[in-house]
Amino acid sequence: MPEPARLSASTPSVDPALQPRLVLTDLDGSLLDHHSYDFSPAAPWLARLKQMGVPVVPVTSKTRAELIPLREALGLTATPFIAENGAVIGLPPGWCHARLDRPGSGRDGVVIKHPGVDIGFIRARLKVWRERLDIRFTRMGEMSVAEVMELTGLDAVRARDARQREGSEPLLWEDSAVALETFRAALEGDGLQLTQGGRFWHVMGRSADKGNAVEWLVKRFTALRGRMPLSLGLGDGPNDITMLEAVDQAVVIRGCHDLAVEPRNASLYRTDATGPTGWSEGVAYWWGRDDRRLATAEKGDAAVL
Ligand SMILES: O=C(O)[C@@H](COP(=O)(O)O)O[C@H]1O[C@H](CO)[C@@H](O)[C@H](O)[C@H]1O
Repeated sequence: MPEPARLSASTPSVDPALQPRLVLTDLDGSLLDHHSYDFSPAAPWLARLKQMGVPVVPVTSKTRAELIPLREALGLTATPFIAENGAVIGLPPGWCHARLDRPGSGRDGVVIKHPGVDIGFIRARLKVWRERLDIRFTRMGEMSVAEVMELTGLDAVRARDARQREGSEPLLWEDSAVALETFRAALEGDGLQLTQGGRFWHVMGRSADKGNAVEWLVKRFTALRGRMPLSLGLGDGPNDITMLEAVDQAVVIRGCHDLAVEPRNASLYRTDATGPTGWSEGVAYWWGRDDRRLATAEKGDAAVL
């Protein structure tokens, strides 16, 4: 899959009432509670967006295997998903392009794209750099299911699904901040990058971050519908920054961690609440803002008439 060119974060100003919408959302710590993975505080907004025909796209470092039951539970089986921080993109039939995609042979006819590099290469390079640089970390693939459960609070089935990586490897960093920068530079030489989630560091291909995947999906939307969507992105972690810089309207959800999340996006709202309550706060902020703007414009029109 060719690497998409960076789009500008700001679209030309089009009346939001006329422009189709697209919501792109992180999962852990955003749509899902960081600790319990509950999403019920966001359910009313999810239902409302579905009713309005606004696609809600999960953009997560979770795996494709983890997303199968989650998309069902969230009612998002008809929308695409971005998994493993952008290394895996899933397109349901309604998002496939007659000329560009072979019909999906997987579950529900979903077509899978792999914009990054293979997990085998990532694991081989991690082994090389650990020995050569004498650095300490533990890869998720080296952890037992019980250890993943202990670290994440996931149950056994979900912890097993989290270990089924295709294009990114989470790891626990157990060395100094200086060693981390040496490691980062070594990975860059291999065409790999490091990003940080709420719990783990993640290694994946240079072109496979959340921002690149979101830009690719926005282009796909535009190619299918003939109109560029107004995109709203929501996230709580450093691995969400590229996504929050690629969308028109961004929401930084207050994290359950001390990690800095400073995306360069002029249209940015920071929530007071954490997790799915913060998620609803962020969606309501942007929807309310556009509704108020439209109401004012309508009043203005009426005055002119
Ligand atoms: O690094 C982390 O904290 C999270 C981040 O996930 P998001 O990108 O916030 O959905 O992802 C890892 O841990 C999850 C459990 O908390 C696992 O479900 C994911 O597979 C793993 O990548």
